[in-house]
Amino acid sequence: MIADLSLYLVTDPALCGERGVVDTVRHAVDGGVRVVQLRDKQATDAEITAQLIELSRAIGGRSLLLVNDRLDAAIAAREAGARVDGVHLGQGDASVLRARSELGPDALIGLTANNRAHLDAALALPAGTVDYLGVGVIRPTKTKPDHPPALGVDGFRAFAAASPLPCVAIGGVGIDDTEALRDAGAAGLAVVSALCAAEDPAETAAAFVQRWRAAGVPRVLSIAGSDPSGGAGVQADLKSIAASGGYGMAVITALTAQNTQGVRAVHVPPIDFLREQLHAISDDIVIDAVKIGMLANAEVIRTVVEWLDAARPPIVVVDPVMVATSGDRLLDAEAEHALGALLARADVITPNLGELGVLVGRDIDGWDDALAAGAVLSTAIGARVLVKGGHLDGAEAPDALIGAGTTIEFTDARIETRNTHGTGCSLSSALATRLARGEAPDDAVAGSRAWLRESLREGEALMVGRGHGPINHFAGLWARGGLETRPSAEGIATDWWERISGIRSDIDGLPFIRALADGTLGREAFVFYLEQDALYLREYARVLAEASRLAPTSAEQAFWAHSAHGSIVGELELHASWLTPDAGVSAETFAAERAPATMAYLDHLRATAFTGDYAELIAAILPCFWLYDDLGRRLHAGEFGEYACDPQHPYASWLATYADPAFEQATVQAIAYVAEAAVSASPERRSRMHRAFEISAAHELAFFAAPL
Ligand SMILES: Cc1ncc(COP(=O)(O)OP(=O)(O)O)c(N)n1
Ligand SMILES: Cc1ncsc1CCOP(=O)(O)O
Ligand SMILES: [Mg+2]
Repeated sequence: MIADLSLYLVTDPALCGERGVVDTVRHAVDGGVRVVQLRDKQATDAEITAQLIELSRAIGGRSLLLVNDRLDAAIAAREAGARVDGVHLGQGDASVLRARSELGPDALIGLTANNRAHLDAALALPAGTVDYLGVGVIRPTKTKPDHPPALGVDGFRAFAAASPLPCVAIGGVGIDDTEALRDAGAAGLAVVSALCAAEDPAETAAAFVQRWRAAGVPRVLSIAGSDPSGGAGVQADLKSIAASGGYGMAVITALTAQNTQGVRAVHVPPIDFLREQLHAISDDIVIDAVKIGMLANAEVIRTVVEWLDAARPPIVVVDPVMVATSGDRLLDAEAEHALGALLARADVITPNLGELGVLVGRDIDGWDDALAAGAVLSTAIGARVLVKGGHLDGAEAPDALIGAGTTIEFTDARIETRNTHGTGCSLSSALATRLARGEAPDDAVAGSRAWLRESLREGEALMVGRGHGPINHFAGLWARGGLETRPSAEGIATDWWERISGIRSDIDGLPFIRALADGTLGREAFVFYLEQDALYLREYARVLAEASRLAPTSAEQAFWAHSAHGSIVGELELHASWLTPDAGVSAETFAAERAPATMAYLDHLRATAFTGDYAELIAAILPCFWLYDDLGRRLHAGEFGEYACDPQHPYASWLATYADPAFEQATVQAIAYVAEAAVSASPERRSRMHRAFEISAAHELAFFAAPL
């Protein structure tokens, strides 16, 4: 096992004061110290042996335990049953060769090195004799009065750059040195007074750990099954880890033959091979977090638990893959039982509602019941539980982080998509990575959820498979990194408007528009237009109502319903204000035939509504908003001659209705809904949307051309 040297406590009895060394160590390990070195120049070997035995009990395997210099005391403590992982030796201390010989190949042996000569001597030793170097002092320190000349951070950087062995920085190191020393190549920070003299060693250690994590790229190991379709399993984990700022690694517990439509076969390699994979990683790479997914059977689970106890990764997130999206149980009874030991070693578990039910032994009945069950489970396993409400019905998709005496709920509008394959794997891997980057649990959950949502929104555009497709793990990064694979909403709106510029200039040039603008439009032609507009608006209102029915969110549902109401009111207004006997219009207006242009336009809208495709329908609806708003505002602004703005204009009050600010706002909103739907649509669907939009624009031209 390679040692995690990130936060390394060297004890000093004087600095530990009344609290004493053992309690100081206990609290510091609680806070995240990964290596403890007992250092006491005055104590006898027997006293050191006794302290090692006591420290071994206090640490309980949660950290490595070394002793400074006293090799014989270490051997004696081991013989007494204490877990002593190794020694740290100075240039003038016991021989590292003897230490390696006495303590064996798995012991952790460190050597002090302050200069080039020390480094050369260390590198001249047989390979594997020394595991790391203690390099300092970074700055002068009273803790070791006979310290060598200070190296400073730059001196440390030069030393580390020349050393193939991991170097921990020591001597005057405080928490504000964390980022600089990690950047300088430190494998860890060795501190004495910063922790021994701390008022709260646990809190101080946790602060060191948070700063250390935030200053580096976390090395995150996924232990899960393989999904060749790339949407779930280790494939999804690696993408999620990378997308969340980590370096992903993967040990494969099982091979599945699956795609977006289901699992065809599962192959579990020999258990020794799983063990080999696990140790190949932990013998060479410091692991900052582990995410555990599919563990096919009890033997696999036990093997992973055994490795966890040996490797002791600082963060363990378990996605208890037990219940498939279909509801099928994925583990047999023996495996479900063995899972208990794994959960006891987790920091966070992320069950869906089906898995939560299995873990608490009952069906979950709604969200409140899920919160209650999550609290029971969190207490039982001593870990946080991220209860995922994605399988609930309804417009909201809640999650809750339960543990450490708190329940933090998160909720957003559900994203309607079939592409949900691998969301559980992806969320838990993103969470593990964010925790390993030093984010607080609630921030890590919030950030992971936000990332998952932008990935969900973009999944359909990947067009992967005919079943439940994957999310796009890199959607946000591609968009922000200029790898624009999809236009922005603004880009689509601009593009579509530009692509009907010919239609728009044709409308501007129509005799009807020209005559309307300069007031020469005959009454008969105007009344004909109004009659057709009234006939159109009545049917247009039905199409808008259909858009409201199909709308995916309540906000869009309300918008299109309000627009349908406005269309009916507009049509009634036309009757009340214009289509009256005074206006020379008979009451039999609706006996009037729909002009071919009106009929064709309405047939197009109704045919599009019949497809049931919300995005395509609102694209067909949009030109009526957009072209009227644009034309009306330009007419009203005098672009077709100042007379169009003159209150004396024969059609002044009609012209005014199409410069209405409320209609302009409605148009802006309609454009936004269509553009957003187009962004998240597949290329094929976006093409159908644009076609429906263009055909409606052409019908608008024909509609304006009909009267003259
Ligand atoms: C990690 C680490 N580095 C250096 C030391 C210094 O050890 P010490 O015995 O105090 O001084 P030397 O004898 O090594 O010069 C250490 N204890 N730990
Ligand atoms: C043991 C040791 N070796 C080099 S400096 C030192 C003491 C470091 O103490 P502090 O972290 O309080 O500066
Ligand atoms: Mg020494």
